[in-house]
Amino acid sequence: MTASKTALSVNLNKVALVRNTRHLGIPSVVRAASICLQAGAHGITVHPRPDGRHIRGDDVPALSELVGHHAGAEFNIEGNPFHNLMEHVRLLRPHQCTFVPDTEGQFTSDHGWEFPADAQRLRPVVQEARSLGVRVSLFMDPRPELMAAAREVGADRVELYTESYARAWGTVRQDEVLGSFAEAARAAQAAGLGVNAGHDLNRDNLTDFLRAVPGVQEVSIGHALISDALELGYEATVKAYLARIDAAFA
Ligand SMILES: CC(=O)[C@@H](O)[C@H](O)COP(=O)(O)O
Ligand SMILES: NCC(=O)COP(=O)(O)O
Repeated sequence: MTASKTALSVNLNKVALVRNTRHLGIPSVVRAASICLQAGAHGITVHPRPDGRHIRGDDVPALSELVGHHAGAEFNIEGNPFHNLMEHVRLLRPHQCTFVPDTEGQFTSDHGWEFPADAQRLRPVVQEARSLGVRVSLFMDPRPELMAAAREVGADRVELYTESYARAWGTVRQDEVLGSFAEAARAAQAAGLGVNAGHDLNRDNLTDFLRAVPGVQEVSIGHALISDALELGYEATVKAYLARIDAAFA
């Protein structure tokens, strides 16, 4: 049976970051989402951080509505469920929510959940999101020993935090680090979890990752993809990333 291809979810945080530097409403995150979906992206991801540095509260319903007009496309909202994420989940019931253990002012996401430390407080919010029909993904470091505990709190998927891979790509450590991600993915799948991945993935490192790590269902990519789009445009950039995914399955 051929492995199903990895879905591409475009993270629009950095479009909002530029937009917020003037009171003109451009670049539009909704227009960016529309062009990316029309170009073949499988979904849109946003991370409405409490400080509103990029994606803001009223962006989320507008994007949710737009994604709803694209059959088969998914909306993924990321955030800390103990901060402001759950208000968006309750109101909009996105296809997926990704729980990320960031502090309110954190520079960027840089670690996953800890088990057993986080299990007790995560369980009820995971159950609430799932009761609303929302798939729950937990942002996790690539640590195989934590995957069964992630499943035990009720998560549907984990998102492997790929910054350590991005840092190792192109160095002598690349294969060793890829091996650790493949082991973490297999441990997650053995526990009954789906596997997503994200953070610092780009046009150069994406194919190698997907070739080495089995069964990745979705990659969410923002910073590098939007940076590329500044040069190539949204449509050509999305198609370039889809081609990198195709190459991993060729
Ligand atoms: C969870 C993660 O790795 C990213 O999705 C996150 O959204 C990055 O946040 P910034 O775009 O604010 O760096
Ligand atoms: N979950 C990862 C994501 O949505 C985007 O991360 P990045 O590509 O901006 O590093």
